[in-house]
Amino acid sequence: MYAKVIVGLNQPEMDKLFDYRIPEGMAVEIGVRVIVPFGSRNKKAEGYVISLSEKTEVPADKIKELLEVLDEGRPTFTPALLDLAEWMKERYFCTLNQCLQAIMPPGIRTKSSWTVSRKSLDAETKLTPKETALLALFGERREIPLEEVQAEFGGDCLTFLRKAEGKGLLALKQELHRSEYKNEKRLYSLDRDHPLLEAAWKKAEKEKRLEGQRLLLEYLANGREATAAELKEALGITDSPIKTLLKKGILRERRQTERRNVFDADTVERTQPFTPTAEQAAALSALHRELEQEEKKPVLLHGVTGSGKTEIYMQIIAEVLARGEQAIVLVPEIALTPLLAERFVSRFGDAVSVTHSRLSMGERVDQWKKARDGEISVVIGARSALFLPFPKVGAIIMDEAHENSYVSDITPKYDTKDVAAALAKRYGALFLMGTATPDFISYYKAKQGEFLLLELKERTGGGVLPRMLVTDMRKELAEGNRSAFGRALQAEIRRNLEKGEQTMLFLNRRGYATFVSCRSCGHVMKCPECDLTYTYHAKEHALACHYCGRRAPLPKVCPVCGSKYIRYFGTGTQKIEEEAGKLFPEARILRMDLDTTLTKHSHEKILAAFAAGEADILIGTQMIAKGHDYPNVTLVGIMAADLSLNADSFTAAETGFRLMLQAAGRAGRRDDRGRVFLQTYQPQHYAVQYAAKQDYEGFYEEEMLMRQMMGYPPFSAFFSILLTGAAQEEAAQAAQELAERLAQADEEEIATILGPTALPKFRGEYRYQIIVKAAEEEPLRQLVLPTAERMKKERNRNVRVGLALNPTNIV
Ligand SMILES: Nc1ncnc2c1ncn2[C@@H]1O[C@H](COP(=O)(O)OP(=O)(O)OP(=O)(O)O)[C@@H](O)[C@H]1O
Ligand SMILES: [Zn+2]
Ligand SMILES: [Zn+2]
Repeated sequence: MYAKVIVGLNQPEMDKLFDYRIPEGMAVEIGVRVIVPFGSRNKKAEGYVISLSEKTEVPADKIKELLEVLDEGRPTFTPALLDLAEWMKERYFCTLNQCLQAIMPPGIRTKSSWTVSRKSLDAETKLTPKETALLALFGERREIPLEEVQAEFGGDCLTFLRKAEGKGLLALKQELHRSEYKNEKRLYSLDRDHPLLEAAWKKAEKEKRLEGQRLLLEYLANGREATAAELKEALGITDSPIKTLLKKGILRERRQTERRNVFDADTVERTQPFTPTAEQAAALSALHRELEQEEKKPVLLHGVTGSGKTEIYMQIIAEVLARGEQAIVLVPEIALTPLLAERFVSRFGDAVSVTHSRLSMGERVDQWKKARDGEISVVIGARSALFLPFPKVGAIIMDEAHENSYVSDITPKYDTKDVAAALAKRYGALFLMGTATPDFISYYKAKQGEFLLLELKERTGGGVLPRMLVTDMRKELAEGNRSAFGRALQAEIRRNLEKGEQTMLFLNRRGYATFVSCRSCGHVMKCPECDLTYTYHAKEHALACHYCGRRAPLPKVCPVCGSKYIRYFGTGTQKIEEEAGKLFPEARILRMDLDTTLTKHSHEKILAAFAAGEADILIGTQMIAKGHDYPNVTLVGIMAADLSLNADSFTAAETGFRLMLQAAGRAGRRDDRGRVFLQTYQPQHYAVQYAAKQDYEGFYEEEMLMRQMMGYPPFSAFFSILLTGAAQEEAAQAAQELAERLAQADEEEIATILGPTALPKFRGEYRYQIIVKAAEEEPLRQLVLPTAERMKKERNRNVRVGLALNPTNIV
C-alpha cells in the first residue's frame, strides 16, 4: 500500500502529493499526521496522508517509506475537513499545506531544528576565509544552532554549509520536536507485594536520615496514589526519597493523562426551553423545514437585539443533538464570555465546551480531542471552532454574523462565513447566521434568494427601542465647547449618576487618527476618483487613497469653508476616560480597550464588574457593543460616530451604521428609559440620519444605490493583490511587473487595474498593492489567478504575492 502525502513544508514547489510506501504492519488511515523522509538527504518532516493507493508511479528503488504515524494513528483531518481544505486552496489561492495548517490546532505541528557541529580537522586542510570565519563562530563549542550561522552569514548560507560539510569540516543535524500538549500526571503508589518492602520499612524506621522514606511509606501504605508535588507538600520531603524508592521498585509510577475542562458544567443551573413567541415559532418552523432538506440553503436570521435569537439557536441545537449529530456555535472572539457559554451549558450541560485563543494551547488541543472522540457535541468558539474534527455536524450557527473579526488575518485569509457555508455543505448541515445588523453583502444575497431570510422584529419582553439623539459637534465647537462630550450628553450623564443608572460610552478604534477632517464644517478629505476617505500618512504629512493610489498634500485650510481647524481625527479611549474623570469626578469609571484587556480574563473581569454595578460609566471600543445585557444601562454615548464612517473602505458607511445600531441596542433594553447620543461632525451623513431613525431597510436601500453607482461589491468584484518584501526596489519592481502583465492578459478589457500603490511599511517590510476590479467575479478570477500564480512561481522568495477577493478592509 502507498500513502499520498502533503509534506508540511511551506514552499510553493512542495504543493503536490508525494507517494510513500507504508511499511509492513504500520496502520495508516486517511487524514493522519505522519513523519516522512524527504529530499536527497532524507531530512525528516511532518506530512499529512491525503489518500491511500494500491499502486504508485514512483519506481521501486526511488520510493521511500513512511517513518512514523502520529497521534496514535487517529486522523487529524476528517473526510469533511480534507475536502474543505481542497476547497479553501482553490478559493483562497494558497497551498494545500497552508489550508491544512489553518485547519489543525495551532501548535501541534512537529517542529524541526538544525544544528551544525564541528569536526576535527587535520593539519592539511586548507580553509577559505569564509570557512575560517565560520569555524571562529564556534568558539569553544562543538555544536551551534543553524540560526546562529544564518544570522551571521545570511539566510541562504545553506549551499556554503553543504560544501563545508562535503569537505568534512562540519556536519548538519536535524532534530524533530513533538508538541503533544498532554496533560500528564505521574502518580506514585506503593508496590505492596515488593520483596524488599519489609526490609526497607524496617531500615527507614531505624535510621534517622531515612525519615523521608519512612514518611513516604507510611503515607502510601493504605494504597493511596499521589503526585510528587502532592507528596512533597503533604510530607515536607524532598525528591530524593521518592527517587530512591522508585529505583528500588518499591514505588510504582503511573502516568495518567487528563483532558482539561475549560468549563465547570456542574456549577451552572439547568434551564428549560422557553415557549417560543409567535415570531420565534415561525422562524423555528422554517428552520425545521430546512433541516429536513437534503440540499440546505444557508439561513440569515435578522433579529433585532433581544428578539430571542439565542433561544432559537438552542432549540435548533436540541434537535440536532437528538439526531445524534453535533453543533458548532461561532461567536466573535471578543463576545465569547462565560456568560454566553453559560447559557448553552445551562441547556446542554457537559455536552458543551468552548474554545478560543485565550485558552492555553494544551486546553485547546484537549477540546479538539474531545470533539474527535465524541466526548462533547456542542462547541462554542471563535472561528477556529469550525475545524474541530466532529464526526457528523448537523448545524453550524454563526452569531453576530456581521462581524469583521470573522475574517482571518493570516494566510489563507479566509472569510469564516464562506468557509462555514462550504463546510456545512460537506456535512449536509444547516448553516444559520444570526445578527441584528446583517452585513449588506449577506443581506443582498438573502434578498436575491441565495440565503433563506428570517426576520424577528420584536423584542421578546416587548421592550421598546431607545430614543436616538444626534449631537452636532460642529455646533458645540462653534459655541465654545471643545470637549469630546456634547453638552446634552454631559447633562444626561449627570442625571444618570444622580439616579444610580449606568452609562456606556463607545469609541470606535478602527481608522484611529487616520483621516483628516474639518472641525468647523465637518468636511472629510476624500479621493475625488473613488469617493473614499483619504488616509493620512503621518511620515510624509500627506493624504493617500488606498484604493487608487492617488496622493494629495495636506490642505492648510478647509476647501469647503476655509476654516483652519483642519486636523486628523482621532481620540482614544484613554483621552475620553481622562476627560470623563475631570467632568464627573464623583463617577466610578471603567475602561475597556485593547490595552486594558491584554491579560487572560481581564476582559471578562471588567464586564463582570460593570454588570455587578461596580462602576457608573464603562468606556470602550466596539468590543463592549456585543451581546451583553445590562438592565441598568439606560444611556449610551457614541462619542465620535465619524471615526467609523470615514474608514478608508467601501464598507465604511455600512460599518459605521451597524456600529451605531449595535451600540444603541445596549441602552434601555427593558423599559423606555433608554437614550442614545450620536455625536458627530457630519449630522447630515445618510448613515447618521438612518441610524437616528433606526431604519436598517432605509439605509440598506440607499447604500445599495450608492454602491451600484460607484461599482462596489456586490455590484462588482475586485482583487486586492499585495506584494511584500524586505527590499523596496525588488518589491516595487515586482508590483510594477505584475500590474503590466495583468494589463496585457486582459485582452477583452474586462478589468480596471489600479496601482501599484505603496502602502505604509508593515513589520519592517515594504508593501505594494494592486487593485483589479471587474463587473463579475468569475471572469476576474480567470484573469488574475493564472497571472498571479505564474508570478509567484517565477519570482524568487524575496517578494511574496498575496491575494484577497473583495476584502472589506482594503488594506
Ligand atoms: N420565547 C421566549 N419567552 C420568554 N423569554 C424569552 C424567549 N426567548 C428569549 N427570551 C429571553 O429574552 C431575552 C433576549 O433573548 P436572546 O438573548 O435570545 O435574544 P438575542 O436576539 O439573542 O439578543 P442579542 O441580540 O442581544 O444577542 C433573554 O433574556 C431570553 O432569555
Ligand atoms: Zn470646513
Ligand atoms: Zn482613489
